[in-house]
Amino acid sequence: MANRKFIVGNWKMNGLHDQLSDIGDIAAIASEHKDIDVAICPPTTLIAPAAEKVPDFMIGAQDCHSAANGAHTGCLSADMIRETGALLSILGHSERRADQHETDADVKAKAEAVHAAGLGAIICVGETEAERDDGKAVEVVCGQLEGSFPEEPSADWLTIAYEPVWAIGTGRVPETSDVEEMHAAIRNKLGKLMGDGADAVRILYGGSMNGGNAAALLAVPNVDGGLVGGASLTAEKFGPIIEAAAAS
Ligand SMILES: O=C(CO)COP(=O)(O)O
Repeated sequence: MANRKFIVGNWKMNGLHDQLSDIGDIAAIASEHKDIDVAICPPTTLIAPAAEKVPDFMIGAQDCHSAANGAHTGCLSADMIRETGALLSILGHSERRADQHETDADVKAKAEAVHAAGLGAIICVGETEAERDDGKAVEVVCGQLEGSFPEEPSADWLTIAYEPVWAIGTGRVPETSDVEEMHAAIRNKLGKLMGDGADAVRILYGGSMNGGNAAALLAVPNVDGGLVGGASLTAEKFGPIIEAAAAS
């Protein structure tokens, strides 16, 4: 049985208070499609006001520290994130793996902290262009998945996002056959890592998804949704992706 589609907007470091109206507009479109799940992960500063503005809509964070508290200047714990009104957190995005030197072990610890706080987690994995050119894409991604994988996985709280690094923000999208191969490899790896229940874990595709290519990407076997950056910032751009997911 196909999983419910899940469309998540990652606003990255974009959005001031003025853009709350966009979240309101996006939530209104999402509310017309009860058969799919939609979330926006705005910058931390907008989580509480967004959760207050659209209480029935899913708001998430983009990162979370693995510790419950302590001397970690500038960081937020999972409990703090939950208290702001977020219901989930993106973890291990390639921009953080690169810029903040996050390791698979860091991502695993963060996933466990998020789960302990009662939040959902979206663990991101993806190969660089050089790794794909070397024919190592599947090996790299499955290795990241294994290293980042929490001890008590369950589809109730865990989602995986496959985001080829070279497709993020570039307008370049892999061939659907490559997306199919990778998502099948991730599904297979999930089966080895968690046995029963692996089929229910949603695997999102991310990287230059937009209103024009969403339907084709979402039709690929084992693509259970999308993690969308640039095209999630306005209802005008994100709406067609939500509609494509609802129609798929
Ligand atoms: O990194 C992404 C989502 O997490 C994808 O970003 P773009 O959709 O802007 O390529």
